[in-house]
Amino acid sequence: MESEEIVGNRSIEMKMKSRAKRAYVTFLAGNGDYVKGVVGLAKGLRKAKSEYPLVVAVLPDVPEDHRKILESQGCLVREIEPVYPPENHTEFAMAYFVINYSKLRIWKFVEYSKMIYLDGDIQVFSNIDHLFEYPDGYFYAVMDCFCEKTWSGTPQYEIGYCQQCPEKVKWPEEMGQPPPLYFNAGMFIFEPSLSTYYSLLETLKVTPPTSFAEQDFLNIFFRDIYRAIPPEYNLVLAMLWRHPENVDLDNIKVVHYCAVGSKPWRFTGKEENMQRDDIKMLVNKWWEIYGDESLDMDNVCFSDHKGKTSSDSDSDSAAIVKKEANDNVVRFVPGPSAA
Ligand SMILES: O=c1ccn([C@@H]2O[C@H](COP(=O)(O)OP(=O)(O)O[C@H]3O[C@H](CO)[C@H](O)[C@H](O)[C@H]3O)[C@@H](O)[C@H]2O)c(=O)[nH]1
Ligand SMILES: O[C@H]1[C@H](O)[C@@H](O)[C@H](O)[C@@H](O)[C@H]1O
Ligand SMILES: [Mn+2]
Repeated sequence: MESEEIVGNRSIEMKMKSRAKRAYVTFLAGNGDYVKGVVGLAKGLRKAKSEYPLVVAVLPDVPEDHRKILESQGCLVREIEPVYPPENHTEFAMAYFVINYSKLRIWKFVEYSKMIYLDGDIQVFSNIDHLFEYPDGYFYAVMDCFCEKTWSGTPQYEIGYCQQCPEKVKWPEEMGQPPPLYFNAGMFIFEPSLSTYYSLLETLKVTPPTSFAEQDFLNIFFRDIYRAIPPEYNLVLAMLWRHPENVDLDNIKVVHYCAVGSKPWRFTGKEENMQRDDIKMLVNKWWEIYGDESLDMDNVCFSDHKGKTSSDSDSDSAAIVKKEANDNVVRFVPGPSAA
């Protein structure tokens, strides 16, 4: 018979092992400005004292200096090959959505047993590590909203039906069953697995692309094991004006700057709804994190995990980010509107 102490130690050991196999993951493509979003996200996770590293799945077209910046912020950069959908003449809701099929590669990161995917235009304002404790075997994500113009052309948009308030405009009986719950694919909790990965790629080969690209695809693929989690884990900004009754702004943990004109690093305040006080407050909060030098990897003392310490050249790249952040944060300090 093993002593209680041995059994106890083993269970601690197992817990530690499964912790080591967890990570956040985001996706980066191109040489544009989304790298700023990812830097902001890395710093936000650090501010929230997340225990797990941030892996950045990068396409080959992400330039070396951007990769260096990410490494200097403690990110684990992993190159992935692009994934293309089968040929088709679909118009995506946004032309660039086609690159998001490459996100499917993250199912191949099997050195991790569980991961939380976050878009680069997401910011984490409080610790969400507890989401890793959700039971295995499901796909967790937040329900989307169908009310913005990006949804025009869909039956939901045309009749004014939204799953966020299914009683307001009811799904007409003559249209059959209402559509199954649909998640926003900017944030989700999943388990990397080679069999799932190959099945995703095989299924994609016979799935014609549709307007929301891999988001539509993932919704269909994981339909049976999808479980909705509360909106505070992925606040799709349009919820603020479309379904304010479903939002508790004081309790928001994760903000997704996906509404048109809301990317903080490009914010001008000119687009529709961008002059709202809540939007300006959330954009400012993003800049506070991005511009906070104390959150830079090389200014934070780590006791237990992740990333490498910066080399000289890393620090050069980091200095560029810092300088830019300082310039911008001045523009967005609370006070009169920046726009
Ligand atoms: O030039 C780009 C464009 C996008 N991205 C990455 O791709 C992600 C998705 O792009 P957006 O965040 O701009 O897209 P939305 O949030 O508007 O789109 C939503 O629908 C998309 C459909 O393809 C995806 O599912 C996405 O995750 C989901 O949040 C970005 O966060 C970023 O991580 C880049 O790296 N570079
Ligand atoms: O509902 C959201 C929203 O309309 C975003 O603007 C769009 O980019 C997302 O793909 C969608 O899920
Ligand atoms: Mn996004």
